[in-house]
Amino acid sequence: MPRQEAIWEEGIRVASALEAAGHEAYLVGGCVRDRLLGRELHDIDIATSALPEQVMALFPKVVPTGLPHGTVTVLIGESAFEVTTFRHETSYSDSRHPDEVAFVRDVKEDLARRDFTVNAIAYGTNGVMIDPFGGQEDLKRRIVRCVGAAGERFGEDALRMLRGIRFAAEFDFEIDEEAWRGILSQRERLQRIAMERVGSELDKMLAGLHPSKAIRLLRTSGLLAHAKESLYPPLPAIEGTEAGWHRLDRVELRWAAVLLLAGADSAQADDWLRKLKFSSRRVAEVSAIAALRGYLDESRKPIDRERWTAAVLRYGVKSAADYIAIARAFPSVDRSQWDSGVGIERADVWLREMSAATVKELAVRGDELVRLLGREAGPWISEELNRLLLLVALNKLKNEAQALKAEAKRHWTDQNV
Ligand SMILES: Nc1ccn([C@@H]2O[C@H](COP(=O)(O)OP(=O)(O)OP(=O)(O)O)[C@@H](O)[C@H]2O)c(=O)n1
Repeated sequence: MPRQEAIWEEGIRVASALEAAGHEAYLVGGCVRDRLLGRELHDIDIATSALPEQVMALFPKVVPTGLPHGTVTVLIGESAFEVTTFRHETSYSDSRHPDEVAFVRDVKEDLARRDFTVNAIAYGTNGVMIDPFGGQEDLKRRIVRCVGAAGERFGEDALRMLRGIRFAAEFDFEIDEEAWRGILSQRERLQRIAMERVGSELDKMLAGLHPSKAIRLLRTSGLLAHAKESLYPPLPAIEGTEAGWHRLDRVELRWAAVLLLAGADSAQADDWLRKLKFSSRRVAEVSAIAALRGYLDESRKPIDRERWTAAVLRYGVKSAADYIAIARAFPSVDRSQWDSGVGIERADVWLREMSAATVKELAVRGDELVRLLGREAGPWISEELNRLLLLVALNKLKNEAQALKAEAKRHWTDQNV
């Protein structure tokens, strides 16, 4: 049985065990939606009339992941199932952990608290669906519609506005008129949402199937202008197809593409990503790519092999290879004034021909230069190693101890005549 099917079946077994103990239980939320859409399932959520302590008594391996919110994680083999007591919440600071929760008796009441109709379908162990808000119909019509009044749903949790845009982009659905009006009228409420949560939604949008659509909806809604911390420059206008995004497989490259298309320099890229609370590794990776572009932009002379190689040595082979990948996907990102006949493809060949990219790879060490030249140690060592590295990287000098030493000696002698 394929793994997806196996997880689903296992979820049904968990629900059946709850039923056998006299409770009601359904598979709910994203897993039902994704299964109906034929998409890959992530995690299986189960809603039940059983109280958390009853769930805990029933399964041998359980983790009380969110008892005040009625959630217990049931572990079976490698899989984890989130089992949550039917509930109704009135106030949120986090979708997984609403601030105020009341347990309810009826699955329909539980479904009524959910954000969108396509997320408010319950799947019973007998295969019958409980779908009081027309979620299946909306899946067919390809519409993102709120459960009940959009204003109320977004009022409860403003992050839902971003979720709505994410689902519309990811599934290539339309946002229904009332939900769209709700976004326009409630968008100031995004200010209340922690930037981590905004960042995580944006990240999913970019990593998904249709980043262009997500960016277009974000721009037309004006939503991001209302985030707690202001993000500058604003998102770029991106027309045309999704093809460029699909050439960029890692989400870091997609972030770099967005920011370069928006015209961000490295300080602005750094600022955006920090505000969204991304890891410092990611911030550094993206801003190095922006810094490399800045370095090429600033070049007063047309960019030739030497200038390009100097840029690669300064910002690293990885940033250079990433820059090339982004410029191939989105040619307007590369604003460099290349020497005649040169462009990003030639730069890629040069990059691959480089025989060393860091001083560590050189066949000579600083202390050897000190002994060879009889000079006192100082900042000249790293300057000299970098000069030798550039010559090696340009294939003007062999990366062999003898050749490197001879060149260092010649240079030192030339300087002293
Ligand atoms: N702000 C939120 C977050 C979640 N939900 C409900 O809780 C379910 C599970 O939420 P979550 O796991 O965050 O999202 P999924 O819908 O499963 O989608 P994805 O996994 O793609 O984020 C959703 O389907 C929805 O019914 C909600 O009503 N409001």
